[in-house]
Amino acid sequence: MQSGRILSNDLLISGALTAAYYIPDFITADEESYLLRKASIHESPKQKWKTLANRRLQLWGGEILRKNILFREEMPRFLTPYPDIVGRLKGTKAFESSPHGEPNHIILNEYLAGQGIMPHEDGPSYYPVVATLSLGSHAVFHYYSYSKSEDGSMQVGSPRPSSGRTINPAPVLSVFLEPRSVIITTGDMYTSHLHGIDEVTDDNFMGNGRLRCQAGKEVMVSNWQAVRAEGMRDVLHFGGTLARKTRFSLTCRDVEKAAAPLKGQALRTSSRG
Ligand SMILES: O=C(O)CCC(=O)C(=O)O
Ligand SMILES: [Fe+2]
Repeated sequence: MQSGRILSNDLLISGALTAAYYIPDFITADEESYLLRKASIHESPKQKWKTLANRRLQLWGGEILRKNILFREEMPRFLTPYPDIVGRLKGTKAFESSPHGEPNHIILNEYLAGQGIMPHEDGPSYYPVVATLSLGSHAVFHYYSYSKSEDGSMQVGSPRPSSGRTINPAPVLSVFLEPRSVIITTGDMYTSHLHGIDEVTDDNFMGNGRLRCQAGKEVMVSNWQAVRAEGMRDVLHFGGTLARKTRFSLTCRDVEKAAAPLKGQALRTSSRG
């Protein structure tokens, strides 16, 4: 993906190959409330909450079963046609080269204050583009690289264990995720980096976009000058604490290998593949 081929208000926050794009206000406040309502009351036998050690999630679009194949299910109506998250993401052109030209699989993650996700890679089931929409709370998204030497690095567990490689604890990129924003991760940032969210109840900012991390180290938030949400912009500029609230995120990806829907289920989403 090249700069300029996605939404005009995009922000490229890393180099061309190691790309991450931040898009504020991807949805309106009304759409956010609608999605939060739908997400929390949405109940269907196939799409129930799955509880993990440190968060809950729901899968939409189907489940990835053996051999990295997605057994497709219809997307719920609140992802398409209204507010049409799928169509809007397609409009960013981020999925232009992906097998189906749009995300076909969406994970809804729920994080309570103090919950996060350890540094991990998303792995080879997906085309290497992921778009993550934040709802309900801010978070800080860190990207990490693997380190070649043992010096100054730490061993970090991963949802996709990566052969015991060590991870450099200093993030290569840190992005503030406003509610209603989308972060798109692609290129090297997808294929050879990790990403994670610290398990904290508060984020402490020192002014001019500096964040004091868990280990006491300071990192720069790359997009601090682009943040405009009320009550957040000033904290990033002048310092202060932002309490995490319950955050829902929609992690949207294109599973390369997708099988027909299970019997009796129609699909509204189109497929080029
Ligand atoms: O919830 C997020 O913002 C990130 C989720 C994530 O990285 C994942 O589901 O793989
Ligand atoms: Fe991830």
